[in-house]
Amino acid sequence: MAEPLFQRLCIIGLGLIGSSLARVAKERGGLAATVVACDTGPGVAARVAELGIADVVETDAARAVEGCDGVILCVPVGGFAGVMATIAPHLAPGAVLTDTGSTKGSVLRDLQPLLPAGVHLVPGHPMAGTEHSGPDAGFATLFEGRYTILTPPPGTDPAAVEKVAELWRRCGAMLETMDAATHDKVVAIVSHLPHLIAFTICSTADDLAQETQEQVLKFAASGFRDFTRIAASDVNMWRDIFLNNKPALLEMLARFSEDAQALGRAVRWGQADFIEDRIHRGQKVRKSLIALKQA
Ligand SMILES: NC(=O)C1=CN([C@@H]2O[C@H](COP(=O)(O)OP(=O)(O)OC[C@H]3O[C@@H](n4cnc5c(N)ncnc54)[C@H](O)[C@@H]3O)[C@@H](O)[C@H]2O)C=CC1
Ligand SMILES: O=C(O)C(=O)Cc1ccc(O)cc1
Repeated sequence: MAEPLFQRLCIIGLGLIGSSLARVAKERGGLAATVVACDTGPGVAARVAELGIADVVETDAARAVEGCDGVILCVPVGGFAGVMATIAPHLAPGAVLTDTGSTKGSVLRDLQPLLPAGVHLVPGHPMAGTEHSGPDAGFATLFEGRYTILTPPPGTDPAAVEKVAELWRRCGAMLETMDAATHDKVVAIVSHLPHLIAFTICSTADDLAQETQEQVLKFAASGFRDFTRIAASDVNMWRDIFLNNKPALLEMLARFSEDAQALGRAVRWGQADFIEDRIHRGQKVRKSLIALKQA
């Protein structure tokens, strides 16, 4: 088995993502000699101890990071500033600090100002997940064949970047590096806007059901069902994502609204060619995803 990448790795937040990382460490080895899990959620630390997916379980983040050469934040992005204020004075010199947050501009904003000298910050975002959350939702194969995007700020120690990249390779992930602003635009269109649309379409259907006193949902075909899977996602996590990727999400929403209006106009005026073109483009995008084996 490969030498462990970290001697003592602290995972803060043991929900879907953090507990999946802990499971990779436990089931496959190679990530860390010792895994420290820290979670302040009601009952989560006890559940993590019961699951046996970490060597040490803590509820105090300051104590949890003591003596760790690697720390990974896996809490909702709205919690990053608070966690950083707690852990910053306790981070070991030379430690690598990384994360899995879905927004990266906000991570730099919240973590960089408090970063102690000699601690290396390498933000990351696994483009893998499900609509489920909590320590029971995780699984060791979650990151396999999926991209993780790293957004190291200019001047980051290349050895620290390589260490985080290797962590994700050992989880089976593929890697891409980009700046935080580009990341936030890319995920706004491929992840955050689809969730915004899913939450909205479910609310609209629910309003209609109330107005018509009809059980609209019993007629839901598979298209609507696909939206409901996405719309079942965690409230805290998605509230935080929307609030922390505001400019990029609003820009993509404006572009989407314009394009949706154009299709609506084509429907109103019976412009079959325009409608067909949009459907063809949908088919093209689906085929490209299947070719990339990401569908
Ligand atoms: N769910 C998904 O599909 C994906 C989520 N992400 C990102 O990864 C991060 C974690 O997401 P999930 O694992 O899905 O969330 P989750 O809701 O399943 O788990 C979050 C955990 O953090 C704990 N927590 C919250 N505040 C804390 C604090 N101050 N100190 C210690 N523990 C705290 C909660 O008790 C919970 O157990 C988020 O930033 C999210 O945006 C990234 C990729 C995919
Ligand atoms: O379940 C889904 O459809 C997802 O889109 C999972 C997901 C959620 C948040 C992320 O930042 C990345 C991936």
